[in-house]
Parts: sequence; C-alpha cells; structure tokens
Amino acid sequence: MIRVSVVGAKGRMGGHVVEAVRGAADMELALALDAGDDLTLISPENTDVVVEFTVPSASLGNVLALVAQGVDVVVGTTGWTEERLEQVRQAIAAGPRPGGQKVFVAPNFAISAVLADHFAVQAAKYFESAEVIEMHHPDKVDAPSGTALHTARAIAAARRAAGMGPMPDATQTDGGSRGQVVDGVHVHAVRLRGLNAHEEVLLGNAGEQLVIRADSFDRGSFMPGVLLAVRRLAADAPAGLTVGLDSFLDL
Ligand SMILES: NC(=O)C1=CN([C@@H]2O[C@H](COP(=O)(O)OP(=O)(O)OC[C@H]3O[C@@H](n4cnc5c(N)ncnc54)[C@H](O)[C@@H]3O)[C@@H](O)[C@H]2O)C=CC1
Ligand SMILES: O=C(O)C1=N[C@H](C(=O)O)C[C@H](O)C1
Repeated sequence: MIRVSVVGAKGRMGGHVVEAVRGAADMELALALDAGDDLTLISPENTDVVVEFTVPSASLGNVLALVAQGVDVVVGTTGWTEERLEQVRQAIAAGPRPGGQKVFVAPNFAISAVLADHFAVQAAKYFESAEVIEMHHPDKVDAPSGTALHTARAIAAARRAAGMGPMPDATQTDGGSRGQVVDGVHVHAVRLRGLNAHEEVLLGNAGEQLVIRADSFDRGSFMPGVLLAVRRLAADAPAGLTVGLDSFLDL
C-alpha cells in the first residue's frame, strides 16, 4: 500500500484528493492536514508520498519543509517560477535523501489540459500569431492560471526554437485589454461563476485559425492524473524534480 498524506486537505482540490486516495485500492490515507496544522507530523515513518494543493503563497515553504523531512511530494499548487523550482532542486541536493528524493510539480493534472498544451506546442511554429485565453471559477486567487503561464512559456520556447520573431500586433493604446504578456505571448484571464477550469489556445495565420480548447467541468477530472503521479513517485519516477504530467505519459 502507498501511504499518502494530503496537505491542503480542507480545500476544493485537497478534499477531492482525500476521497480519491480513500477510493484507490493500492493507497491508504495517512495524514490530512490544512492551514495551521503541524507539517512535521509527516515523516517517512508514516508517509510515502505527500500531495500538496494549497495556495501559491504557502506552497514553496511547504515543499521545502517536506523535502527537509525526507518525504516525496506531488505538488498541484500554482505559482511556480524557474527560480522557485531551482530552490526545490537545491533543497533536494541539501536534504536527507539527495540521491533518492522525488518532487513532482504539475501545472495541470487533467489529461485534456495536458494534451491541449502538448498540441499547442506542436502547432506553434506553424502559425504567425498565438494567444492564450484561460477561463476559471471566480474563487480562484491567482491570474493568469498556472496552466496558461506554462502553455504560453512553452509556445514561446517553440517559436524561439523555430527562429520565429515577435507576433504581429499594431496596438498603440492598451488599457489592459491585451492581457498579460508572457515571454511575448498574450494571456487573457476570465473569471465567471459557473466555470471550472478552461483554456483556449488561438493560433492564426492569414485566412485561417486553429483553436485548441480544453474544458475541465469537474475537479474529478484531475484525480486520475494525481493518482498516476503518486503511483509513479512511489515506484519508478526518477529522483529529483520533475515538472509536468506529460513526463509520465507516452506522448
Ligand atoms: N495542478 C492542477 O491540476 C490543479 C491545480 N490547482 C491549484 O491548486 C491550488 C489549490 O486550489 P483549490 O483547492 O481550488 O484552493 P482552495 O482555496 O479551495 O484550497 C486551498 C487549501 O489550502 C489550505 N492552506 C492554505 N495555506 C496552507 C498552508 N500553509 N498549509 C496547509 N494548507 C494551507 C487552505 O486552508 C485551503 O483549505 C491552487 O493553486 C490551484 O490553482 C487547482 C486545480 C487543479
Ligand atoms: O484554480 C484552479 O481551479 C485551477 N488551477 C490550475 C491553474 O491555475 O492552472 C489548474 C486548473 O486550471 C484549475
């Protein structure tokens, strides 16, 4: 049995993870902690893998503490930058299990979103223009979404690798309507009651458009990806930091 502890257990995602772990035949729930609880209760004696879904302002601190305690961590919380990821790599190197510790961070655990991102990156070099629109429930605290940031950065990298220059854009006045520019890619965020998690990548050439859209209507859609990551960390995932569920899929 894989012993799983959940941090952020009282949250929207954490609650789903607790139920998914309880429902998995090969897992058992160890500890379910939330804000104010003592993270040092989690140790290799009671936990194989921790699943962390909290808030961007707390996640890095939680992960660094858990690494220092020697447990492997699956992280779904947003807010990750290359600088923060580097802090995790350094913490693993300085931690109690430098050659064996595993941390996995995924911007999105839904297969629809992972594939949309994958296809958008494949398509990027064929289109003069690309923009990202993400649409979420209004209780979300961060904008743009971690997934949209990841998609935009990956599109930008694909364009750079293909030797493409900036996208055409004659805008001279912008009160904010052109969105956030992420590595040269415009990202737009919608917050609307009734939505859950949705993303569109618009790719355009003269006279044509490709739209790649992923819709997550229910948080249950993230659970197969979370359980896959837990199983891979408990088994054959490489030591160190891994980013993105695509690492565990045959894409
Ligand atoms: N990677 C993915 O597939 C997905 C990622 N997310 C991300 O997961 C995160 C959580 O989302 P939700 O569950 O909707 O938020 P939420 O606000 O419902 O839950 C967050 C929980 O974390 C707890 N918390 C806050 N600070 C804490 C701390 N220091 N230690 C322990 N617990 C703490 C809160 O009390 C709350 O129960 C967000 O960053 C969101 O963007 C959400 C959906 C899917
Ligand atoms: O807060 C959410 O709900 C979600 N957060 C993640 C993100 O910011 O990308 C993943 C998904 O979009 C749902």
